[in-house]
Amino acid sequence: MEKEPLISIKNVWKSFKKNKVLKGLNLSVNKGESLVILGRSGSGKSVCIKCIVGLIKADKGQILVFGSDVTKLKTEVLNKIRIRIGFMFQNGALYDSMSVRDNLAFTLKHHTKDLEASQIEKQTIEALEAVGLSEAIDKMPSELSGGMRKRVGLARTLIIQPEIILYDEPTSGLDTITAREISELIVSIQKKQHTTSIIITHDMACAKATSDRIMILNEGVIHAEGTYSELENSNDEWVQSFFI
Ligand SMILES: Nc1ncnc2c1ncn2[C@@H]1O[C@H](COP(=O)(O)OP(=O)(O)OP(=O)(O)O)[C@@H](O)[C@H]1O
Repeated sequence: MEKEPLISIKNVWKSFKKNKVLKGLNLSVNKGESLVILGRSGSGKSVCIKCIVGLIKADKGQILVFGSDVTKLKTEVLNKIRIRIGFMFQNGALYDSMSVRDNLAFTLKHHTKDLEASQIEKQTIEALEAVGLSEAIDKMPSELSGGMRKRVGLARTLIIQPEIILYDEPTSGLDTITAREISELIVSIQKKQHTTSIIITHDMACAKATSDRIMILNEGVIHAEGTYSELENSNDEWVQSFFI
């Protein structure tokens, strides 16, 4: 793994009115690395990754992505960075009125202009194959189980061949076995495509399977950092409470 930060958050602050969420957050993710962020509900994990893609604007601080400070970029330049980043939302964020095929094709057409229909079809099939869901191509989102929705959401993230993938609770709401399958899929994508990832999760099995490194967010800053086994063996009782 190369030790080159692809994402670097420096002294970032974010409040919503009186609610101070990020209070001088620092974190970095190296190229090819998979970072898991843990933290209690409401601790600001989603806000943190939304700041990385500029969906939420930080009040203060620097957020370097591919070497550019996204807090300072104009929309056109920010969009050039965004198209290199995949964002897997909690619910898959599928368009309910479109079939799986159309959901994927729409994302691809929006991302890469002037693609031929045959190329779109090929990439759609490949993305669904990558998540083991080729048979669902003509289904509507309402016909999919929670696990299938997550897989289609992942296929839609992968179809743009992102260099960075941000996963917001990829296994939430799934049974243990399906959750494990999604975690295994994340690891296999990581290995095959050498993506750089941030994974937000409350699922410790997912954290264990997918992380090179874990950071635990508390009170707007990183409270602890290490590998899964380092943190599992931490003397800090609060850190240990995540591993029980
Ligand atoms: N757009 C917004 N407007 C106002 N407040 C917001 C907004 N987004 C997030 N917040 C607030 O910021 C805080 C952190 O929210 P965030 O979604 O980042 O938590 P989280 O750590 O991801 O929680 P969970 O694990 O429950 O998903 C919460 O108090 C939330 O209400």
